[in-house]
Amino acid sequence: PLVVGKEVLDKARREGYAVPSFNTNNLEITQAILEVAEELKAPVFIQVSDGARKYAGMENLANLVKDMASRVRVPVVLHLDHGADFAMVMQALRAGFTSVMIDASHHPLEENVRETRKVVEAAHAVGVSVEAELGRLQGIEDNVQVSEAEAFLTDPEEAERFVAETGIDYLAIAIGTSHGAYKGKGRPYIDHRRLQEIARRVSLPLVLHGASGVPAWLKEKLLATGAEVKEATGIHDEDIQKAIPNGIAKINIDTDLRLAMTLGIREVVVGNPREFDPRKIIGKGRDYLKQVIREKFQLMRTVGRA
Ligand SMILES: O=C(COP(=O)(O)O)NO
Ligand code: NA
Ligand SMILES: [Zn+2]
Repeated sequence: PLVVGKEVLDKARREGYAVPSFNTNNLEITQAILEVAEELKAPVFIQVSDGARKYAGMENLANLVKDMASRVRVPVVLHLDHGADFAMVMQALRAGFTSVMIDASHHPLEENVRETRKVVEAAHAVGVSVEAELGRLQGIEDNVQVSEAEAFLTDPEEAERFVAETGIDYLAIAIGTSHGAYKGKGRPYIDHRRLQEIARRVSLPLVLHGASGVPAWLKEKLLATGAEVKEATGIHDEDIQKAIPNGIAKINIDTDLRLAMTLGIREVVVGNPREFDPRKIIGKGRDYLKQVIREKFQLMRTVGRA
C-alpha cells in the first residue's frame, strides 16, 4: 500500500538497513520497481523529479504510482525529489504525495531554514513527511546544477541546528557524492568520518543523493552497444555498505536506472533495425531495470524488511 515516508525510514535507521528511492518517469520504470519490491518483500520509495514532472505530468505519475501501490503488499512511498519551491511542494501534496523534499540547499542557511519550516508546517498539517538538504552535491541532473566551487560538504554542528530549527523528518547530506554518471575521476572520496559525526548528532534518518554505482556489467554492455559512457563512474558498493550503519536510511538512485533502460533499448534498436514494436524495445529496458533494482535492494539489505 501507499504509506508515509517517516515510518518507513525511522524503521530503516533503527534496524540498520536502507531503502532505495528510485526516480520514475513512466509506466515501465514504475512497473519494474514495484514488481521487484513485491518479489523481494522490500519497502520502497518511488520519487518524481522536476524533470519527470515536466516530461510525464505530476498528476499522471502520482495517479499511476498511487494506483499501482494500492495493489502491492509492500509499503510504497510516493516522494517529490528536489522540490524547488513551496509552490511545487504544494502541488505534490495536492496530488497525494506521501513524502516531499524541499531543496533550498543552494540558498543561504537562513533562507533554507525559512523555506523548509514553511514546507514542514504545511506537509505535517496533512500528515506528509519532509526531507530537506544541507550542504551541496556537485554534478548536474534535471536542472539541479552545482559547480565544483559551490559544492560544500555538510557541517555536522550546522546539521544538528538545522534539524532542530526546521522540524524535518529526514535530512539529505553532502559527504562526497554527486548527481549524474560522471562522479569524478576514479573512486569518489566519501567522507565517512564526517557522516559518523553527523549521525552522532542527528538521530533522524539520513539521505544520500547522487548514490548511483554505474555497475561494471552495465557499463560494459552499454559500451558494446556503442554507447559513449567510457568516463562514467559511480559510488562504490563498499561505500554504500559502510554508510548504512552510520545513519544513511534513504538512498537515491536515478542514473543507474537511466543506464539500464538505455542498455535495453540500444540492444534492441542497434541490433534489430527492423524492430518497431515499442513493447519489445522498451520492454527489454524494463528487464535490465529489474536486474539493477534487484541489486540495489540486496546491496542496501532492504530484502524481506516489508
Ligand atoms: O540523487 C539523485 C540521483 O542520483 P544519481 O544520479 O547518482 O542516480 N536523485 O535525487
Ligand atoms: Na529526494
Ligand atoms: Zn538528488
